[in-house]
Amino acid sequence: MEITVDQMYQIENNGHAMGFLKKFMMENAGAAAVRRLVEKFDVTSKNILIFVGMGNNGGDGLVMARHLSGYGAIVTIQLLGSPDKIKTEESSWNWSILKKMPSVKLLSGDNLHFDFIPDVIIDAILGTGISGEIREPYVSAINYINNSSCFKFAVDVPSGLDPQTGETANIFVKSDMTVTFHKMKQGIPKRKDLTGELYAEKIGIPPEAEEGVL
Ligand SMILES: NC(=O)C1=CN([C@@H]2O[C@H](COP(=O)(O)OP(=O)(O)OC[C@H]3O[C@@H](n4cnc5c(N)ncnc54)[C@H](O)[C@@H]3O)[C@@H](O)[C@H]2O)[C@@H](O)CC1
Ligand SMILES: [K+]
Repeated sequence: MEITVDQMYQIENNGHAMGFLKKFMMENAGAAAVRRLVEKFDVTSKNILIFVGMGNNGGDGLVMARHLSGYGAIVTIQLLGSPDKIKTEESSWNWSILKKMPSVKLLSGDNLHFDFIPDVIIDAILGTGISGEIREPYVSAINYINNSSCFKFAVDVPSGLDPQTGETANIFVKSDMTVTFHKMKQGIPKRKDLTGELYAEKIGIPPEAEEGVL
């Protein structure tokens, strides 16, 4: 069953109100995404570059960084803004954990020059919160991703694709694999050319959180 983006936010809020906090959803989302990635790709000693936006899509990417480090990957995060401008509590919380993990390299701002060639790029720039035309520094990050020939993994939805309508913004990521969360959003499967292999993974939200929504 496919759901709307509005329904997803209502279900998320209901689950949170039940005590299944958004940070737990984020943890499960990042963990589920990493499970799909490592099934596909041996990440041991591989260079993984994660572009992280300032909302909760970025937060999922931060969780992935921690898990991937545990799998022996060499992880670099490029936060697309300043750490003090991270928009949500759960994402900030994950950033603060990573600050205690020298195994993950943390970069921030809009300088997109790296001293390595990534084996995998993770797009955790924009998810269901997208609105309007893509702005900098996200545009440059999406260009960087699309100009790279490595394996590309999109968190929830390729950035720049509207998960409700399936329409694309001025610029958008073309990925090899996409993992969305809880249930498929209506617009995503319309653009399999942008998602690559597409999965919807459960993230522990109680089915009761759907009551009155679906
Ligand atoms: N809904 C849920 O149940 C869950 C959502 N999670 C993640 O949270 C994401 C949604 O998080 P958010 O609501 O914080 O939204 P996003 O992280 O998708 O993005 C919102 C931020 O991006 C900025 N933005 C929006 N449009 C932009 C544009 N065109 N150019 C530049 N910046 C733009 C906004 O200022 C906003 O702060 C989902 O996609 C998913 O990855 C997960 O953590 C698990 C649970
Ligand atoms: K994304």
